[in-house]
Amino acid sequence: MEAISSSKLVPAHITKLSTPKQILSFNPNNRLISVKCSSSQGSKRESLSISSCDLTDTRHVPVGGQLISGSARSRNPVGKTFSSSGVWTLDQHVSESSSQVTEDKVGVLLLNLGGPETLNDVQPFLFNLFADPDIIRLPRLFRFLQKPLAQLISVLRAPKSKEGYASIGGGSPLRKITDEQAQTLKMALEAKKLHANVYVAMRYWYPFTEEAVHQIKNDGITRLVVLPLYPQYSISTSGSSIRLLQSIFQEDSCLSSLPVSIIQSWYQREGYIKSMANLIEKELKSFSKPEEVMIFFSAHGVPVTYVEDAGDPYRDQMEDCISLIMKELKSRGTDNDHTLAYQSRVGPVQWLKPYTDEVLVELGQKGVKSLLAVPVSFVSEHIETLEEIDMEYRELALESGIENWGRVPALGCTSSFISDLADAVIEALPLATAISQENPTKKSTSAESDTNLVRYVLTLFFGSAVAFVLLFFPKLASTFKNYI
Ligand SMILES: C=CC1=C(C)c2cc3[nH]c(cc4nc(cc5[nH]c(cc1n2)c(C)c5CCC(=O)O)C(CCC(=O)O)=C4C)c(C)c3C=C
Ligand SMILES: [Fe+2]
Repeated sequence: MEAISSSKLVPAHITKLSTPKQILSFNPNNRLISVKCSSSQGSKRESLSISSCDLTDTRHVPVGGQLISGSARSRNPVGKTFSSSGVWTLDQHVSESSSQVTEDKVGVLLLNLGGPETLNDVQPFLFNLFADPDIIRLPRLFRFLQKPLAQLISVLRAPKSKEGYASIGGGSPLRKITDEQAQTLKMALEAKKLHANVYVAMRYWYPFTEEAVHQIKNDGITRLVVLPLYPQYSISTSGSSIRLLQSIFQEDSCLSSLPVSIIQSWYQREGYIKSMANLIEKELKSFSKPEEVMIFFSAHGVPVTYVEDAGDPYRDQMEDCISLIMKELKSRGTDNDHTLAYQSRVGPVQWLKPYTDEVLVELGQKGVKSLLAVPVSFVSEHIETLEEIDMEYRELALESGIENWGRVPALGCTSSFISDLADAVIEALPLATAISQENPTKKSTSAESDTNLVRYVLTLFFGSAVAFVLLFFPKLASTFKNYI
């Protein structure tokens, strides 16, 4: 698991206290007021700010133990809980540590993409998606075009997207499935003796992130674990949601001191890998000659520039993830051929290769007869599994000479998987630190507000003008044709 303190939002490192002894203290109302830690190694001392929203002051207390960087490949690096009274004891990595927590009100925030619930929601949903600077990454100079472009592209793409959503029942199943995952995770945590409220925050549709955060505040949550429902980290998915969350928290003096632990990615967790291997093994058995089936991992793509220019770890994590799943399968005696390709590209730029549609055709031409598609970047059924893989790619594969087609279902509420997510939450809990820690909220001055207002008016004016031009000059608009 890659868990980092909330103030460090870079994707590629794990930051954790290596061998701390933590003693959490409480005020007479049983609210957490301080954390004392000492290291058995007696090494470097750090200062950690922990406070509760119920308290008026924020205390800085010494924290023992080294801050270390872990490898993204290390599996289950932190600890486990096993006591009903909320006493955590960490595993062999931190075997000398113990922490006591009483009456801490724990929240778990699940981050997800969100999807239109009806066909009327499709265009505004697409607007929200394309208005995200982590989805359409414009150079800083052209940022003022973000919203007009989002308006244009969403209007142009909506008819095609609507067709897709209509073919899977008229809307996205994402909200329903994510709510079920939240409920199942809550029960799994209860079973492991951790009482927690579980919230859902969608990035582009209801329930929006702002709503979930509002609820967290109303409920008086005093310790929060943030868990994106994407196994691998990408700037465009977990990154975007985490950045939004960070900006909401920094704007709010109470939230900015709430101890938060963010699990950035978790594709390498043993529970997830084993759950994926179970699903693949089960589905292979439905073929008449399982050993001849090509295991075809199809991951959601991202533009190449994300990886090559912006440092998105997504491709590396995806490749690592596939090799861990294949290693697990091999250890069980399943040694099929496998391949990885990227699906769902949108827009005129180059995306990660190879492309799923092209590879399917090539495999058919090479004489592959049996293929098992494995969606691997997302843990619920959604439009890209139900429509793109089950309909479009299946048809393409059969046309290309593949005779036997199968598809592994998304993990959904599979119990071994949800149980592993619960372990991830429990392990991340002691790492919670305030979001404000290294990044205090910057209040804008009135001069800045004036500048912002001028910038806003200019943006609105030029943005609308550009959108108008693009809308009424179809040749120019054809630059954006590939978004349709
Ligand atoms: C245009 C850029 C996009 C990037 C980059 C991108 C990355 C990305 N997305 C997912 C997961 C999902 N995306 C979904 C829908 C969706 N995504 C884009 C665009 C980008 N995604 C669009 C335009 C849409 C809308 C559907 C369509 O018109 O094609 C969904 C589906 C939600 C649902 O309603 O079922 C998911 C899930 C990942 C994992 C990812 C990068 C790793
Ligand atoms: Fe997407």
